[in-house]
Amino acid sequence: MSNIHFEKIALIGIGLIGSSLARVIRREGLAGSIAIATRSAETLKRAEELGLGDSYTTDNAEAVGDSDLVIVSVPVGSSGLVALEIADNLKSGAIVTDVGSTKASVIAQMQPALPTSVHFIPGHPLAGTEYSGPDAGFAELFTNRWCILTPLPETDPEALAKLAAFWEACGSRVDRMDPQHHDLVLAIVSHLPHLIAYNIVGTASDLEQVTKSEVIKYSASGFRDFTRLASSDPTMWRDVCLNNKDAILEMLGRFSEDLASLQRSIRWGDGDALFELFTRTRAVRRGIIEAGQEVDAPDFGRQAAVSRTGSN
Ligand SMILES: NC(=O)C1=CN([C@@H]2O[C@H](COP(=O)(O)OP(=O)(O)OC[C@H]3O[C@@H](n4cnc5c(N)ncnc54)[C@H](O)[C@@H]3O)[C@@H](O)[C@H]2O)C=CC1
Ligand SMILES: O=C(O)C(=O)Cc1ccc(O)cc1
Repeated sequence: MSNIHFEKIALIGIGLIGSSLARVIRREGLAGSIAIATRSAETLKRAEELGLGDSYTTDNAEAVGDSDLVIVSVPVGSSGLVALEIADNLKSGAIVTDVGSTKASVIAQMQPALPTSVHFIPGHPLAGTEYSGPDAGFAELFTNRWCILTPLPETDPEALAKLAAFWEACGSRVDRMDPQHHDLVLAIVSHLPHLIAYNIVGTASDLEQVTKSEVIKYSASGFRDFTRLASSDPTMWRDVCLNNKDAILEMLGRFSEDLASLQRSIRWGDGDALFELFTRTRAVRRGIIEAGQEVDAPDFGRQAAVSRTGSN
């Protein structure tokens, strides 16, 4: 029985997220054909070698011609440029979506550029790793992971239902959220943890003698978990910071106040305050486990995955 959700799907950007989509679309038979577009010829060549699609181009506008679903999977700072490039070639009635980690700024960049004849429905799969590029993707990435859709007031309910069904067919659980609320929630659960990781690893790397010896030798401890997050793609995270500035600054402000309070508890030997905090935070993780959410990133045998950095 056919499981086709869209006759032609265009994937703009074929890194971790775009290539994972290509793989799951192919595995589940969700499209009649997959058109792939990406900026660099080198990445495009790799996508072709991996057999991720049915057609390949470095011209974003060419890929979206005749497509029923267009998924933009590029760093959030580039989404406005992509929208401008594809606008004139979009099929009337097509659904255009994205996967960006921030939503209000993506909407502000893309919506004015897109024609009203298409359904623009922003989205964000809460699924990823510290790796990037077309080799890093895998079909199981979205399995049991949330995908948040942030429809606009004028979004057609039928198009929204179609996109939600597509993400469910990719293995995701779908939720809807207001874009501003999305940005605030993600600032605390995703953006701040990455910034804390970048900061602590940066602090350690400033202690030069330590970096060269003990940090690497003893990194089996808590530090190692931070280095995973802190090895995430620099372009992507630069763009997240610049495009969710207000919410991130709000959460960083709260974090700094709480850190100062923790510092004070240590300075004054306030064991009760430390014990109370550590008990409360332990309950948060237990709550996550009880709610049936995965607490550790699934590995899917990707230990050997190659991290592609630089221009892809
Ligand atoms: N990496 C992660 O864990 C997650 C990332 N996201 C979001 O997904 C989006 C893509 O991230 P990744 O796939 O991880 O990045 P990536 O670096 O692996 O891939 C990005 C792709 O976009 C292409 N690209 C860049 N500018 C372009 C342009 N102007 N036109 C066409 N292609 C262009 C690059 O060549 C590359 O193929 C980002 O917006 C990110 O915020 C969302 C969920 C998780
Ligand atoms: O690798 C991890 O732990 C992540 O948190 C991946 C991730 C990065 C960015 C997103 O917008 C969503 C998920």
